[in-house]
Amino acid sequence: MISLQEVSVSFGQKPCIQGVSLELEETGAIALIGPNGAGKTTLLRAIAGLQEAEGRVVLDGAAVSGLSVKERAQKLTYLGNSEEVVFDFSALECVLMAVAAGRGFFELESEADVAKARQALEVLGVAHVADQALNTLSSGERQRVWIARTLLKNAPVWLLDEPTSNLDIKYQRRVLEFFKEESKERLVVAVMHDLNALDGFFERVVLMHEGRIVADGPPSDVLEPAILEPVYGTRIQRLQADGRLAILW
Ligand SMILES: Nc1ncnc2c1ncn2[C@@H]1O[C@H](COP(=O)(O)OP(=O)(O)OP(=O)(O)O)[C@@H](O)[C@H]1O
Repeated sequence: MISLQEVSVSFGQKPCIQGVSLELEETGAIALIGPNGAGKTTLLRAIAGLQEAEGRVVLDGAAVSGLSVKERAQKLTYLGNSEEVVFDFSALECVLMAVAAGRGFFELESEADVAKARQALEVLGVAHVADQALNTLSSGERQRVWIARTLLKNAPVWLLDEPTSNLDIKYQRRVLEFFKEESKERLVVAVMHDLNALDGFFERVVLMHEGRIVADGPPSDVLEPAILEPVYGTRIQRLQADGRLAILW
């Protein structure tokens, strides 16, 4: 579904992504991990066609760089980690924009669209703030509204940059379980920092370090102190609890 062939990105003289090759299937939940500055966001943006890169990023047989904005939007959804709110639309209006994205410019949304948008907010536990302006929500509420919006775009590929970073543990679990369920029918690639939120939710973990992929496999293979310690530069202990791997640092 997605094929990265020798992808490199530099900013000025500084190499950021260095010859990354990666094959991603049509479905599945993939976590992209690594320390600050490893190149995770840049790689995700390159996959989304938002970052110019050397090498090839191929999506569904076509080079991402050659797709129009509309074609890209049909194939993938990108959720950035610092979505800025510079307007005062309500949460519902914001989600509705995703539903209405396929319509003509002057077409109004239908009652079915509104029902769909409200349902998405309900699923993410933010129905109670539907009419509240986005820039007045807490960061966790706002993040759940963005996820609701992602959900409604219904694209076959979801690229999510730290989607659970502002969520409390109840919603981290709910959102990760939701992604896992969705990943049966689409490809979900998420940049993650919490190493305890991987096993049980993601079937594959890709570890980046200094612009390269240094480990790639199931959580039980990658979440190894011998692999993680040199990359993160800190001591790590691996525990098994309640059928899941936990990483203590
Ligand atoms: N537009 C840019 N101009 C210059 N340097 C950049 C730019 N974007 C990213 N970088 C640099 O590239 C490197 C990788 O950044 P990136 O945001 O991809 O890392 P990351 O793995 O997502 O980090 P984090 O975990 O901190 O979010 C960093 O050293 C960063 O400073």
